[in-house]
Amino acid sequence: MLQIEDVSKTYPGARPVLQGVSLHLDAGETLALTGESGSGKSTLLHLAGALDGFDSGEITLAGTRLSGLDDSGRAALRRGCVALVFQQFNLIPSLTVAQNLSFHARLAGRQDPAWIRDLTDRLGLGELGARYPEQLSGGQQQRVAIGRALAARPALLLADEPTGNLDETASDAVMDLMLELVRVSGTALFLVTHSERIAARLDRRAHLSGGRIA
Ligand SMILES: Nc1ncnc2c1ncn2[C@@H]1O[C@H](COP(=O)(O)OP(=O)(O)OP(=O)(O)O)[C@@H](O)[C@H]1O
Repeated sequence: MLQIEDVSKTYPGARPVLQGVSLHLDAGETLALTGESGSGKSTLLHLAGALDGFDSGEITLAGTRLSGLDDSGRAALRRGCVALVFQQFNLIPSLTVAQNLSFHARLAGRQDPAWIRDLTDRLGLGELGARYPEQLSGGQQQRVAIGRALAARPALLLADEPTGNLDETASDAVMDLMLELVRVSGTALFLVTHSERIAARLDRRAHLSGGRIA
């Protein structure tokens, strides 16, 4: 469902970040991307999620070639099949947990109340629906962010250091839930991490070094 072929990317005025990167991800598969700080992991994740353009090569996401799309074409494709989870939880502070959870699914016009109830239960958020993000722990906030990301059943979940702000216990609990939920919803997961322990839990791993997959 995601094919990255010989992709290169240089930010204006800087040296090349990606130099001929190739990578693929099948439907429902989980892939960990590791690499030193500054090696281009977040850049590659953004390209995979149609968040930014690239200089050469091709990325095919859910059957659509990204090289031919402008900003609005990329935005439409993202709405259709991609969700993101970041290290900073990025919840909307003025919305309750329940409202945050259904926010993206509502925007995408793909609300499925039974699935959102199931997600809420599996994430252990049932009691917290009326709270606001500032009233939650970091682990609870990231569980809401994962639920919000998966509420519209995206084909691809992109996660950039999703447990980077959590201690080991909360990190393990969040990873357990994320891996269970992507399996249940048939979502492919492309996850950037510095943790060998987390990388080892995913189906496959790729390492970025010197602008290439090593
Ligand atoms: N918008 C941008 N404009 C210019 N340079 C950028 C931009 N975003 C990233 N870079 C540069 O591209 C390189 C790769 O950055 P990127 O964030 O992809 O690395 P990373 O492997 O995710 O790093 P980290 O593990 O520290 O988060 C870095 O040298 C960074 O400074």
